[in-house]
Amino acid sequence: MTTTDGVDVAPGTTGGTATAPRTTCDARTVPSTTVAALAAHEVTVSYGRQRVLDRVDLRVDPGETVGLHGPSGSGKSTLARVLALLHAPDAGHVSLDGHRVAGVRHRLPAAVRTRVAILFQSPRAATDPRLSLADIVAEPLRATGVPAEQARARAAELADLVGLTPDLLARRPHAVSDGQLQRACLARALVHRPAYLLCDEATAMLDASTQAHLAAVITDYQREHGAGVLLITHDPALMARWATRVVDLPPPGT
Ligand SMILES: Nc1ncnc2c1ncn2[C@@H]1O[C@H](COP(=O)(O)OP(=O)(O)OP(=O)(O)O)[C@@H](O)[C@H]1O
Repeated sequence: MTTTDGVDVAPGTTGGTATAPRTTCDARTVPSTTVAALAAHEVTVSYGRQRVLDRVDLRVDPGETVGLHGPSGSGKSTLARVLALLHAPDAGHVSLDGHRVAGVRHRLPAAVRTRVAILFQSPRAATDPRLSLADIVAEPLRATGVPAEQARARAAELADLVGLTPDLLARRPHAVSDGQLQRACLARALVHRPAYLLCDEATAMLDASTQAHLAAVITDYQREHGAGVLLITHDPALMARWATRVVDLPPPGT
């Protein structure tokens, strides 16, 4: 097992598989053997005595959109947070492009953690109310030491992509709509050009036109960069339109 900066070569993650066709299957049986992928391997998570995920395997290949489906409380958001390298599983591990990830959040090198981005349902819970939207978008760049001028230019480019005008960029969260704030969160998520984007009910509280616009930005990004997307949604139409395959999590307690 070779150790590089914060990542180990994961056993059982060599060899390649093509992007799978649309299938619905038990998440615990999905094979997880590919080099270029973001994958959960036998991931188990409990909160206190409640086991939420029990030896779950899930793989997202570059360029594909994997839908994650399951009843409320089945652990979809928990699994997304594990894959986003925000929450350490109690057992099992995450691999990133064939390397076992050892650690979460800032314990990981920036080059590892910035390969995965997550977009949550509530932009208000995910943003600092004291920052302008421009600062919210540029925040991850500043956190990784990108020079201010370069960060501003990249943030402006992304703001344009998601449809935020300079007037909106100067405002703070309390002075914009949820849709406008979620646009800023999407720009922030893309700012490091992640290889994998996890969307956890990211468009659920948006009106139809904002939802369509953000979905178009993400699919364009995905096409241009070959990014893998994990899509969590309770909207069957969105799932059917976007997901190339769907993985089911079993109901809680089964
Ligand atoms: N930080 C936490 N502390 C304690 N319990 C938690 C925590 N986060 C989630 N849970 C519990 O874990 C279970 C799974 O939650 P999770 O949000 O992952 O499910 P979900 O499938 O995304 O649900 P939904 O579709 O309703 O969003 C739930 O019973 C939830 O109450």
